[in-house]
Amino acid sequence: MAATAEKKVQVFDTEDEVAVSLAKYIAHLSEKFCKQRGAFSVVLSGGSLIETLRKLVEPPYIGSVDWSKWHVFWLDERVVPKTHKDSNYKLAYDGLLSKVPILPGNVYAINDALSAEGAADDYETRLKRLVGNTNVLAVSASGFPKFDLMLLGMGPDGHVASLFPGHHLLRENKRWVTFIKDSPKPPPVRITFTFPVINSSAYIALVVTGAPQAKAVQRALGKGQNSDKLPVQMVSPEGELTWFLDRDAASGRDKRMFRWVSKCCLCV
Ligand SMILES: O=C(O)[C@H](O)[C@@H](O)[C@H](O)[C@H](O)COP(=O)(O)O
Repeated sequence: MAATAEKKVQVFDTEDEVAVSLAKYIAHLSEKFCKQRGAFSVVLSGGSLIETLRKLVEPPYIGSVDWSKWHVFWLDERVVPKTHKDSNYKLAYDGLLSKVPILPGNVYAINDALSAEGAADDYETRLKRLVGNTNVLAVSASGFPKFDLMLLGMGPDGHVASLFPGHHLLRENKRWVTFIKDSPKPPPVRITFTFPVINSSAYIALVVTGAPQAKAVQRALGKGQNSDKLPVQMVSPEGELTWFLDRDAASGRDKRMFRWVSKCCLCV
């Protein structure tokens, strides 16, 4: 039986406070894994997450984090050139990678010259080469890659990565990386990690800010029973899951949920 994930929920008054706490959390894990294994594998999402990482490129972290040991991957990527405005690589480069001394060879962007199918196959092949024969990527008991930290955003519909409600990709349980050509969130063509890979992660931070996400947060953290799970409700890592919420995202209509969540954050 899969280990039950330890779930922590932290609610902050503002997005800025989320950013401060998230930077501290990431710097702590970076130090932990760099000491333990001499490497730190971090997986990025797109969207507003990258902006919320801004405190990492400020003192003290800009000088204290051992960036040379970081290996950076993407949970999902749009199948566009890396210079395109829709590229998650470009978003991360502009907001983070261009500001810190991560080694270029340790940044694993997709091959943007390939089709969706080809880019997914290529990314999966490259990951398989990294598992086991280097200290970059551990492997979980189920044989899937075990990343140290995944940084997830969540859409208003409860999607994570490019895994959307009701999509057949939610049931993909063999492939590490797959592709979608009908993403309801533009652009339509993307590659994405699958849930077996997401849930093999040692640590997951679910970073959700803003009122548009409140309904999906309420459904994910509330006590109601829903037959069809949102993708975000399928995030249940073998390791530790921590929600980083601002008050707007945690302001679901159900005040009991909010009280429950705020009580939860006291237990953190
Ligand atoms: O490529 C993408 O679009 C992202 O990986 C996606 O999964 C994102 O994390 C959510 O859509 C939340 O985006 P926002 O934080 O901008 O709402």
